[in-house]
Amino acid sequence: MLGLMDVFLKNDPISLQKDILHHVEYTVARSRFSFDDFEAYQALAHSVRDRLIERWHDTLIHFKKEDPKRVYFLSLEFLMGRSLSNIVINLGIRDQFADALSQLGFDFEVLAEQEGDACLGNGGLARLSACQMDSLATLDYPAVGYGLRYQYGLFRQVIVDGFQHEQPDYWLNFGNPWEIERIHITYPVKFYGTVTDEFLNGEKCKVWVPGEMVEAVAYDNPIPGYGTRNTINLRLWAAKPSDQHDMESFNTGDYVDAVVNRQRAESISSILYPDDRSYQVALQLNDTHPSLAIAEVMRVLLDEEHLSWHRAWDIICKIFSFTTHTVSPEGLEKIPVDLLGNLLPRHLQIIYDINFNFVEELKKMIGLDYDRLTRMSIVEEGAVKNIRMANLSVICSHTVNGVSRLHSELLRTKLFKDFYDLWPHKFQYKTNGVTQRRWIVVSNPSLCALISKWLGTEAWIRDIDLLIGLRDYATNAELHQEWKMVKKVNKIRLAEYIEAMSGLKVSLDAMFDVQTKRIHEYKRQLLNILGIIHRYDCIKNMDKNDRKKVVPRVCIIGGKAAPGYEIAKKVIKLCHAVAEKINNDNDIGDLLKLVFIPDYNVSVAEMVIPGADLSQHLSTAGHEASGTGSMKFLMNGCLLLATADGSTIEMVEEIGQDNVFLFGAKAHEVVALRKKGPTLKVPLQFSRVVRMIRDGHFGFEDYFKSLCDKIEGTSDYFLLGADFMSYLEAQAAADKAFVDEERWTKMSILSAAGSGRFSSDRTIQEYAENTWDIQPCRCPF
Ligand SMILES: CCc1ccc([C@H](C)CC(=O)N[C@@H]2O[C@H](CO)[C@@H](O)[C@H](O)[C@H]2O)cc1
Repeated sequence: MLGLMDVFLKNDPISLQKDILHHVEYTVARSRFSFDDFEAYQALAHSVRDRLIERWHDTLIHFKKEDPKRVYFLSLEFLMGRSLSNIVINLGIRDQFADALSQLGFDFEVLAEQEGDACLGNGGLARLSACQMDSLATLDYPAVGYGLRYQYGLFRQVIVDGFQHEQPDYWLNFGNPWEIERIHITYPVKFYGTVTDEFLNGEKCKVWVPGEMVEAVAYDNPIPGYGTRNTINLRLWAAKPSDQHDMESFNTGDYVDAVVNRQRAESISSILYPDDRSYQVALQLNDTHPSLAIAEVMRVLLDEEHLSWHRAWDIICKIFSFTTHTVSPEGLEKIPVDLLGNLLPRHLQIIYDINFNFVEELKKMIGLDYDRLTRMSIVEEGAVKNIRMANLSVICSHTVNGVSRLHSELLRTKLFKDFYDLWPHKFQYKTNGVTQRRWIVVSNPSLCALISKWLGTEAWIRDIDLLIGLRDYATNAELHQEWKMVKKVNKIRLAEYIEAMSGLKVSLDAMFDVQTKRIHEYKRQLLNILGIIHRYDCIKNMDKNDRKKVVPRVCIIGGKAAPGYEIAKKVIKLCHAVAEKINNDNDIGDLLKLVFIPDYNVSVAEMVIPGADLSQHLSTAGHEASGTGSMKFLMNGCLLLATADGSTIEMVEEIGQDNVFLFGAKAHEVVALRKKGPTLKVPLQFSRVVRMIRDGHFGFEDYFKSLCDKIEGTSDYFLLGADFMSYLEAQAAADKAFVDEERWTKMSILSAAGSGRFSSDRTIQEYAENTWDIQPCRCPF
């Protein structure tokens, strides 16, 4: 197994200690006799990085030799979180490093905590990109991730008196050992300026003389696979001031020569397609955010490669594929024509030309159906003319997919109906997935060991379908014992974090009920809070006897609200106001606690998810494109209380209806319910809890008024009232199941056993086979 062995660097304890102390002295530049945990972390990180770089080079050399078709994954967001633990586990050298460190007097986990999260993204889409990079590497696919190296990560959420405050995330302040600055890999990126028609070697062509230029510099982040030597690249671009200061002085002549020189430098065409049979690259658009890449590749092919429009267009349509993560029309990106015309005049021209040809073609196919032509045009007419980036992406891509089966159905029947009716062959679905390396092996080592013990192999870490084997032991008493112990260990860790963070002591016997995701009206954190108020109110009105039957709950909510999203920020405040009331009500004691976990990010998720008994996914059906948090909870044996939305429907099919607490209107019922609006009967229990908020039971009644107004009467767009009773029934069913430990543990084991399909390995395999047409290219040595 030389392949996995590091060639130059040895992994025996002595070699590792030497390497770590070498980096303390020469990289971190601290005396090897006195350095603190953070410096030890930095030295450790550099020792690991050395082993990463070796495999990375070998992989790139192998790819160069084999020259396989590659996929370029373009995403504006990658939520990587911490890297150290994930990397040493994927390289298979965690234990060796842990031993070496303990002999130096350091604890691996303590040092791992020193690392800050790389938070280069918002939520689901961003973390999905990171999970997919891990699967692309592990499955040996020749892939490169492309993104931006933001100076600041996603804001830090600081809660003051229950209100969210945003703090800048200076994630690069202490350096980043996991990136390599490629000072020699730079590209001039042009903005503004004018486009003129010129004659070059007797040929008419467009010359764009920019008004401004910045230099894009590459930062490479090696991404190792698990159980393979393959280590692929995540290239993040940073913008640096260009040395070409005043463009004015740049006369057209010089500029044209410069273009010619650079042209000579890199004939991109030699990369794009060696011959016109097979295209050597696949470019994946992770939502519309990177879709300007279409116009940029077209510009290079036309203006720098001087291909005919037809040839260039042919290439575009064969190399681009597009994934949308959005359900609602208002989530689709539009760029004002003026803005784009000013910023990128040549790109706007090209988009107009693409649209002109498309509309001409369309007329031939559908005739002069102006409504449809207007809906399908890339250019949205109106007071402010806009470029519809989704239409551009669908028109220019050979494959378009949603991120769950229901989502893709909604794309076909609603969001992209016009395009589906025209090109049904383009539309596919690729249900999302998450990587079991980070979401079990890294974040839940005790569960990882337990699964390997009962399956008698660790092969499931690369081949998660093996997890199904746990079904055979779903009622095995011994496994039940050990399974409950693992959950207890993780609940203790979570309880300690909650106490450290909020001073609140929570009971381990209580059900840990978790809802952690971005705060958004369609995700209905408010429904959860109304359910908690109802539970509190019921307990308050119970006599001693009935209280004995109450299932103690620790309700945990966490998530960031977009800074400008007022309603979402009010939900966070309401959560704190209700918690204040309940947690300080000695009459209630441990029967009910509510905790808001601040600054929810990847590392916090790695600690919360393993400790959860129940997780809630309450989106109004038809609004969550997929959901991926639910998949992580499922893999960790946490039961789901959810609506039949996004990928949850497919999870129910995998693990069985009896192992999920489903509730609420189905996606196809929502439309009708909305139409009913004012005639919809609102349950008393619902009006009562809203009344309690309005009457100031939790204070701030004026501040919460708009929140209450939004969920009462016809404005209850997300149907909290309509789903309330069904929600309470599901909660009661969860209580009933929880007190039956035997049954709950069986449901928990069956949840994990049936979670294999929701590995990002399966998702990536489907993209590779059905969209990108790429094959694994495993590094032989
Ligand atoms: C331009 C601002 C912006 C930024 C990000 C986004 C993302 C598309 C939002 C997002 O993260 N969507 C989530 O993507 C997940 C991964 O596919 C899905 O599981 C979630 O259902 C979806 O909400 C929209 C708009």
